[in-house]
Amino acid sequence: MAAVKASGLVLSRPVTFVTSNAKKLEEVRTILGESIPFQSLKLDVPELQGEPEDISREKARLAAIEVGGPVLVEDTCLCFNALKGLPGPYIKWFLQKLGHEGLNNLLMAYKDKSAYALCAFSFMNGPDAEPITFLGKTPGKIVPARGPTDFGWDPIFQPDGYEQTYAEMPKEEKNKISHRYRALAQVKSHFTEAGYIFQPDS
Ligand SMILES: O=P(O)(O)OP(=O)(O)OP(=O)(O)OC[C@H]1O[C@@H](n2cnc3c(O)ncnc32)[C@H](O)[C@@H]1O
Ligand SMILES: [Mg+2]
Repeated sequence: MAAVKASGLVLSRPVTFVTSNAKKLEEVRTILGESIPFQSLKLDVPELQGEPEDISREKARLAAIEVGGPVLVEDTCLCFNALKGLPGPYIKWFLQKLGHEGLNNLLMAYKDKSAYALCAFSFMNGPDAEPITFLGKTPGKIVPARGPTDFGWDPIFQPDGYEQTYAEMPKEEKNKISHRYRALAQVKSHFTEAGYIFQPDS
């Protein structure tokens, strides 16, 4: 057991997914299922500016200090190719200020409406560990809003190969192809391959 402990592969507590977003949590819970010991904490962790991977890693560091145990966080970006990847990690604020129509209007001057959704998950096995990051990307295009408006920019993102926007798709369908699903598939593989042992502190 000492060897296992030395490699840091013991999970002393369930992995706490830290997010302020109930819709993210719903998807993460569904996609992960029973694959890893899991709990959640509703907290809006401050986000630095920068590249998605760095934002996610710093978010994990802050969350791990807050939780004092293993944490999982994610940062989501919506990147417009004509705008060289913007709004990217700033999509939350663009969406809040401009709405779906305003986001479409940003691309009015460009023929290229292609975009991609990106999720950067970071896992840290406690505050002293190094964050490990997993990226998931789904290509698509920006369209005038269609479908239910209960989750962010889902109504204006139509993934490649589909006639429906994320919002119009049944949830099970989105969860099979989404940026979040693709990143979480890697999180799951990491847990399987690294062989974490869940050994709660007594
Ligand atoms: O506490 P955190 O986890 O940071 O939650 P958040 O809502 O602040 O999330 P982000 O900082 O990652 O900002 C991403 C924005 O994109 C939205 N969003 C995230 N995932 C989405 C998805 O799969 N479909 C549509 N909108 C999404 C989300 O509502 C935010 O407005
Ligand atoms: Mg956020």
